[in-house]
Amino acid sequence: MSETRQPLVVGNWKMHGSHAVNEQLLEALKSAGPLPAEAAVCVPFPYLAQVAERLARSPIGWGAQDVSVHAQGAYTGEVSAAMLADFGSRYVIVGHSERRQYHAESDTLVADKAKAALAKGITPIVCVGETLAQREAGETEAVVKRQLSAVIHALAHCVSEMVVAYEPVWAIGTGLTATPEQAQAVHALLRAQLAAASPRAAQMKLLYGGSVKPDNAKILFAQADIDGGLIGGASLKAEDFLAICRAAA
Ligand SMILES: O=C[C@H](O)COP(=O)(O)O
Repeated sequence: MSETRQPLVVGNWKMHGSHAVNEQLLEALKSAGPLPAEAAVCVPFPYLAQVAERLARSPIGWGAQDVSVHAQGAYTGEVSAAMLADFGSRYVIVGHSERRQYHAESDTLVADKAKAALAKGITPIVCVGETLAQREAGETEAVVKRQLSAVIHALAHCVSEMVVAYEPVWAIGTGLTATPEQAQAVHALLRAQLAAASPRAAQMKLLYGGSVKPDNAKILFAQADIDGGLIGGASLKAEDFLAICRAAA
């Protein structure tokens, strides 16, 4: 982590939670007091109102896990960036591998979603990452570069306003974490690619995601180009999420 970039830790609740369960989690996060790192939670759409209300006077930000490319209209089931902005969302995750895999989201669609979010003042957290087969075939660099390139092209002069999350697909929810060296190597590649597109690349936040836990967060976040994490499972336990936030400071 660079001394010039402020760390960011984002919890991706995925499709978990209920009013009652969220209430306990949010209360525990709030009662922890000031956090040494910027933190946010990205929650299922139905709970945006709940987090907007419960986190209103807290430094913890919130956001969603997906956004439509469309502004409005006959798009059943879709949620626009303007709607997310209505709830005070600061972030939205786009291009998570689970959406790329289960909803066939293309690089172009992901890029358009990032653009739609930025147009409404919401920071897109753009996920990139290779599958195990791609890593074993030596394709990691080509895959993440291709995924990021589409977003760079779509965002043009706004490139520096996104957050990028490197999430090796084989590390998500598996307990297999990329080694700090593996993660740093990809982050360095991504930052170099961003530097070719934006003079502000050195200020951009690049997060690592994939089985980040309290016991491995510090060493991952200590890498030169890793500025925090996108946390799945561990973000559902207040104690673990808070420990990961503290490891980012
Ligand atoms: O968005 C978060 C990632 O998919 C990581 O999930 P995980 O921490 O459960 O491996």
